[in-house]
Amino acid sequence: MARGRLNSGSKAEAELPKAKLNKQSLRNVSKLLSYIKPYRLKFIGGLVFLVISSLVGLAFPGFFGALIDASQGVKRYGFVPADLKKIGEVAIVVLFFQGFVSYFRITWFVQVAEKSLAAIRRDTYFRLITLPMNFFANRRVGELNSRISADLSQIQETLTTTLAEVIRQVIILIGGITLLVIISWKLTIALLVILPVLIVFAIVFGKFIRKLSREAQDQLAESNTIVEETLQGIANVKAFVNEAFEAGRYDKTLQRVVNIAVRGAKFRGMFGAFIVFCLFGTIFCEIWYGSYLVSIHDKGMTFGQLTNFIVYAAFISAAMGSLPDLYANIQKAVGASERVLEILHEQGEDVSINAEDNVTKKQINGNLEFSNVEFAYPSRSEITVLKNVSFSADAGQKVAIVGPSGSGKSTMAALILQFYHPQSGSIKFDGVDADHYALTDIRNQVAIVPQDVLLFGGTIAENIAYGKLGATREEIITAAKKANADNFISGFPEGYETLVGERGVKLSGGQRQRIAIARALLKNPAILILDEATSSLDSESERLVQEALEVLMKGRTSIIIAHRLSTIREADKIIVLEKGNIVESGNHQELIANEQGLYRYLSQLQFENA
Ligand SMILES: Nc1ncnc2c1ncn2[C@@H]1O[C@H](COP(=O)(O)OP(=O)(O)OP(=O)(O)O)[C@@H](O)[C@H]1O
Repeated sequence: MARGRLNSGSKAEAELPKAKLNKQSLRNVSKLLSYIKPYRLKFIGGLVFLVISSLVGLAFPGFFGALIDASQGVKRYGFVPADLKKIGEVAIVVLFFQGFVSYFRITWFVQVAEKSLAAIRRDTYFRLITLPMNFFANRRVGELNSRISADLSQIQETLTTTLAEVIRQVIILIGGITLLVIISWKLTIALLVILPVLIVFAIVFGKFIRKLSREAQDQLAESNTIVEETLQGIANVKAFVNEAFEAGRYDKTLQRVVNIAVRGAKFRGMFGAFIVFCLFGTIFCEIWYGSYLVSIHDKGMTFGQLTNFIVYAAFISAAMGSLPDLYANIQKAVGASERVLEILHEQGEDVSINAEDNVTKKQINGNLEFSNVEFAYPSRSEITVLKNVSFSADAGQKVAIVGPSGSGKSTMAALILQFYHPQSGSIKFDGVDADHYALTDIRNQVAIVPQDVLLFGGTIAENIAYGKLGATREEIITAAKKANADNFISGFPEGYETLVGERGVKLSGGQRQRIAIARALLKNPAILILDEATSSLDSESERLVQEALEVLMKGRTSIIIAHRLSTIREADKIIVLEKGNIVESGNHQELIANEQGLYRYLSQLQFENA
């Protein structure tokens, strides 16, 4: 029987897919074992102690037999006198030793597993966050999350518990059967003929019952979804007077739950009857035959031996019963390891895990140039998103990019940030190709104020300091003041210590943007990308954000992805994109003068809508 968990990992998902165990998969997994290397002495020590404690555990029931025999005046072993007191003394010493060995086995295994798993977790997480954006385009966050949680917990469980259990159970199985044969080969043969058949039957039957109960759980989950949906959309339910409909829908799924559960109960009952009849029947027959052997004295066995036999028989039945589960656990762990290794083997971006390595080495003044940039997202390589795009922004200039939805504006921002690389053409900073800069040099000196500002769970101060991790409190407050954020922050009872994010206060769109502006101010970048929010703020909030943006843009190159053309009249240059091509560029006056131009058309459209 698998033991309780000894470690901190959360319960691994029962549904983790199993992998086939073969040479290749085991070779793959052995790569993860390199994480155990630094702790190999402890690991080997733990293994040795495990073998010792398993052997001692196996030998211990010998005392029961010896005690019973001694009580009847029969001396069992040459080295143990037929004296209850002496046997008791030896047993206490052995128990003490067993306790000592078990303590170190458990603590060492857990220490090795926790430390090496923490290293694997850290490496996986770090690799994950340094993988190129394209990697994330093809994967769901939930799937990646489960690599870090469920997959790694499964590996952890295997290292701390399953591995030890397999070794223990195999020792018990081999040692136990050997001892049984020594005690009575006749009884052993009888046992070994019946037991495996019963266990295989019980396992197959057990699996079938588990499948049924999973089906019932799935049904229950479905009915819970109805409750959730209905409660979330309660206003809709009421407005359409659909209470009866919803109740009926819920009732139907409940009925299905009951049907499956009742069907499962029948099989469960049969299983119970089988266990009672066959398993207990077998035990009874064994004891019956054993008692017969005891009764014929000289050719048979002693009471003590019969007791020993029964205890060992229980041991090996439990060991046999636990092996399939343990095997399935190892299969799951192998599958989990392969998935984790997949991430570890991915090529990450050139960002170091040490913050000191990521400091800016080459300064950028703010001159930016796209020349003949062609780009298609690697995940959709057949669609060219940017075609032959060329433009330049001098240091300190404001350049706006406008164009219909899907024309490629955000893609240009992604290219400036080096999230992707053009298939042809080049992007230059201060006249030098982006490839000649360290990736971190570019990202350190380019800041983005995105449309949708993501705030991390933490305080407002921490969120602002995300732009400059070592910022002092004064720097944070100064940035917030410049970003027109200090007023609303000071209005909260906890001020800068107010928690935001899931468990904190919910900030309005305009407030979040001002926090993002403060963040960018702290970062003090040479090049700024503003992805203007599409959803309009109320006019007061917009004024505050706009003012803050003006402060932020001062003295740096600003690339403004504009949705509302009214905000970019003052831009030094406006680039008009259409389906990935630059169709026009110039300042507002020049562009508006072109009667056939897209800019003029878009302006008119917005003016009319307004
Ligand atoms: N990660 C991605 N993978 C594949 N295709 C993408 C990806 N992101 C955007 N695209 C596609 O690239 C094209 C340009 O998208 P982009 O987001 O740059 O347009 P946009 O001008 O910023 O649009 P909007 O104004 O709606 O934000 C679109 O056809 C879009 O479907």
